[in-house]
Amino acid sequence: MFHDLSLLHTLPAAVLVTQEGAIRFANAASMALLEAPSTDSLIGRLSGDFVHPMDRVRSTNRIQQVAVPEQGGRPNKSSEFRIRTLQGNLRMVLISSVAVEWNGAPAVLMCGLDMTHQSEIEAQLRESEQNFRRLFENMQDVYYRTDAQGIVQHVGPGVRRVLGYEPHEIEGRTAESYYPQSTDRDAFKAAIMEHGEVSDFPGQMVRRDGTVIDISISSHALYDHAGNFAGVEGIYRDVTQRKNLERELQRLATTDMLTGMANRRAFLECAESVYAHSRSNGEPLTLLMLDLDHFKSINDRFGHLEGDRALVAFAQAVKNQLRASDTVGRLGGEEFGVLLPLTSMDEGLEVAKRILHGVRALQLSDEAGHAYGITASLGLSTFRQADRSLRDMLDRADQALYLAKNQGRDQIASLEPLGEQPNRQVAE
Ligand SMILES: Nc1nc2c(ncn2[C@@H]2O[C@H](COP(=O)(O)OP(=O)(O)OP(=O)(O)O)[C@@H](O)[C@H]2O)c(=O)[nH]1
Repeated sequence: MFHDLSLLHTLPAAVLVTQEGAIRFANAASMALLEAPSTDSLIGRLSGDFVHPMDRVRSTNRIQQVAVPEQGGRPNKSSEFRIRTLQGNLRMVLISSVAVEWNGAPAVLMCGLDMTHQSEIEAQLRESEQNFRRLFENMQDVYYRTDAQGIVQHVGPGVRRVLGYEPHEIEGRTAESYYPQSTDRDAFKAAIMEHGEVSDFPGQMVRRDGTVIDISISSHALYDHAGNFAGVEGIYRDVTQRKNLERELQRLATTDMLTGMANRRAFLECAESVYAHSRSNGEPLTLLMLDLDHFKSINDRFGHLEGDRALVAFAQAVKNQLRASDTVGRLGGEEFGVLLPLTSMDEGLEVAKRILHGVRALQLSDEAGHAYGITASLGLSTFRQADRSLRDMLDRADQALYLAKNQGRDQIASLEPLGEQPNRQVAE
């Protein structure tokens, strides 16, 4: 055996032959691997001396086992060992051994491949995998993937925090189950099918405990090799806090802080859409403009704070006479607007009278106990076919209010004929 040892020397794998543990032959690659300056520095030494102490027992056992008859002269399965070179460097070597005969006596031939570089790459891969895992586990967003039928194939661990479910409880179910409104899901589906992707798409989801949260989804469609829709992949995040903040900002921007009513901008915005709806449906619509009488004198007599309280009481007295479908807002100062949809002039007049009476009936007193009352003037206008816009109704109500003030206050006026006489004041 091994008549031509030069062949072994040319092998890129390290080859050692040992007898009773001592090295009898070392090829060029094994010298390079063990950083041996010459063959002599290896011959006669115990191969086990080069094995890391932690791996030594395993190494010895494996070498003994290759010689047992059951092994049948086959090499054992390769396994990794830590090897220390003559220079003291550590190497990771993949070694396989086989029982051979060397100079007529039993020997073991070991073949080793230097895996140090490989192991380093693996360690780096492991580390980057661990980093990725950590990132994935701690991600604020929930990663998800569904198939073409909307069944969740995979969902990230972030779902525990966001929805309160374990990933396995969600996987295998349709994503629809977590949408409180099917319209949300339908809108999302339509957008994905149309554009292939969506970014920051708004929606809502129900948590395990039943609470509804606002979410934002960024996803893209998946397609199979044939170009068929195969599902959706993306992330969603809990944006409830942000949405609450936005809602609060919206509320602040549209509400009059003193009375809690819609402010001028919000009132006019809402009135525009009510007007458009009434106009296109041919429905009656009545508008009231209200203004507190001699309000300046209340401020002057009782102070600004008491003036504020009177405004709040007035606003409440107005609201008390309205339906939920009516629109009311503070247009500024002590002037208010009320839009009454599906309300004819006569019906509107009845509401206006009730408001007038309600305001008169208010019994107010300042902090010192001085009692006082308030009255208001109301201007009324109704929708006319010839109107070009809401502005026309607003202008007529404004002029009517001016009329009511001029005619002595505490009354209702309109440019429309109220009762039998045109522009009649109504002060009941
Ligand atoms: N306390 C208080 N006063 C306000 C507020 N907004 C406006 N005003 C006061 O309301 C008063 C309105 O005065 P005027 O426009 O002269 O009207 P008026 O005194 O009500 O008289 P007529 O409307 O002609 O009956 C002013 O003195 C404003 O300072 C407010 O939010 N709080």
